Amino acid sequence: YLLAEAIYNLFFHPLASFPGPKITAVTKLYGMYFDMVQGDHGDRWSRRIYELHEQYGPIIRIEPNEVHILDSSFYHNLYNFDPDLEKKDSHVANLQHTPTTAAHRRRRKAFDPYFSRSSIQKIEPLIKSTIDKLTTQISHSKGVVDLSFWFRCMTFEIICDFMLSQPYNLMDEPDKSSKMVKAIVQVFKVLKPIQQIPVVSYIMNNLEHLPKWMQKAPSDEGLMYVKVWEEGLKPRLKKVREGKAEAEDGRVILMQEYLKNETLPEEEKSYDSVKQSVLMMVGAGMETTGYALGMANYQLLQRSDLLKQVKEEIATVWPSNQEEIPSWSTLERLPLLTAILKESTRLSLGVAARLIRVNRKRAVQYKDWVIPPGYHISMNQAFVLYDPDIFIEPNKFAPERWLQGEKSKELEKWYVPFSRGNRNCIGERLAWAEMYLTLAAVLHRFDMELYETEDIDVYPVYDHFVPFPERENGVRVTIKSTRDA
Ligand code: HEM
Repeated sequence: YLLAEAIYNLFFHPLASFPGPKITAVTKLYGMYFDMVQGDHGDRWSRRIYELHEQYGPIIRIEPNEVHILDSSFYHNLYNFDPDLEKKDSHVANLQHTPTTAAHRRRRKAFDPYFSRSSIQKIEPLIKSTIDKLTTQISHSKGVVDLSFWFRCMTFEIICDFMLSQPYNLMDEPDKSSKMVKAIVQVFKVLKPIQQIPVVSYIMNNLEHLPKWMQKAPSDEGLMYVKVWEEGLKPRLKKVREGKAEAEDGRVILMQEYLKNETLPEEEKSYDSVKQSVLMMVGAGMETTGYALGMANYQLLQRSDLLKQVKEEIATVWPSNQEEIPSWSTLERLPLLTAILKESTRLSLGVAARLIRVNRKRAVQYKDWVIPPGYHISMNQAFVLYDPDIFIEPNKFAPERWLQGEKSKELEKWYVPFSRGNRNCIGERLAWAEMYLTLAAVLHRFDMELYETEDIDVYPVYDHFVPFPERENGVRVTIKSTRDA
């Protein structure tokens, strides 16, 4: 049977004529090998895809049923508002993995109002008070400070509080939190490859139902991750389900509102469905924004000219006698701060993995190639964000490229860390608010110096869906002076 399938895939399959190695035409296992085995934790598939393009051209067959395109000019043909461009089937039932446009629309409609600009402005007090806590903790820490760790704690805290209320107080116990953050990072590392094996993915999603010794089997981090759910998120969600959660300042509690939504069918509110959403949002909300903030600080601490300029720019809206962080809307009017955050989010990618689309109704044309309906088509936003024909010297941190008037406006088209179209990032505005407020607060309140941090601690190398750098020591700094709030 396997031989017959291989022969079919090679010679008679509708994608048989597409360029690429024979092995990827025959089996998914080649890609899975690079995803699972190669590299530190199996994470080199995206890089290998890039190498294959160098050999075979801009469109290649990377799996029996999938072609990948390396050509930035095609990006907007694939990531847009065309309802026929959908996601592939998935056994993970959360917003991000919803296959069809109709089902996704229904789910997204339930979340969208709470991620609008005005809704995020309403939770600004929560964001600011969490950042105040962050800077207080940083100023109290002795010796070397791992900013990457603290930023992740902060983003975790905000998304949990926003979704479920009941603060986690992660920053009060850094030793305990450090284990927890490591556990979540560990889950990122195994999640992408195991999601391809339905049975393993099923077990992972149901770890909480297994006996403790089995939960512990994969690693201590595995157990810790279960604890994050069992002891942290689950009891909070229980309270939300019972309608008993209360937010201090009367703001909305995202999951409570979601559960109250009468237009959603009951199965969308089931324990499992809501659990998937909560876990997904924690992962998406914590890592991406935390990583981008690490990138911004690393780059700035290497460019003293820019650092001085941006501090001066922040001072124009933040008088030295004012304690409170200026508002998000005030900070986003600062051109240099904005350019720095844009460049940091470009370099930190958001998502490192290829994003797969499928048109189940129509064929999709790329140049002379016609991809029949139902087959997977993917691109990788990393290859757009680091495309040397668009972003000259793509590895260089150059906020200046966003400050060139008309020329910069043209670049906007290729600014895609949050993806584009109907499946773009729902959390974009939350991320922007967090990034503006945090970067301004850290720069205003501290003078810092990098401590043994280099490019390999920061630049994206591994693809665990979200990117990870070569070395995971974090962006480490020493605090030279603190401005008393
Ligand atoms: C710098 C920060 C961030 C970047 C660069 C980023 C990037 C992205 C990208 C590229 C996608 C599309 C993924 C796909 O097509 O599978 C996405 C989706 C998503 N992001 Fe973000 N993200 C960021 C922050 C956040 C935050 C703070 C949240 C908090 C809730 C969040 C929640 C989500 C969700 C729920 C989706 C799925 C949306 C859907 O499918 O409708 N993200 N993000």
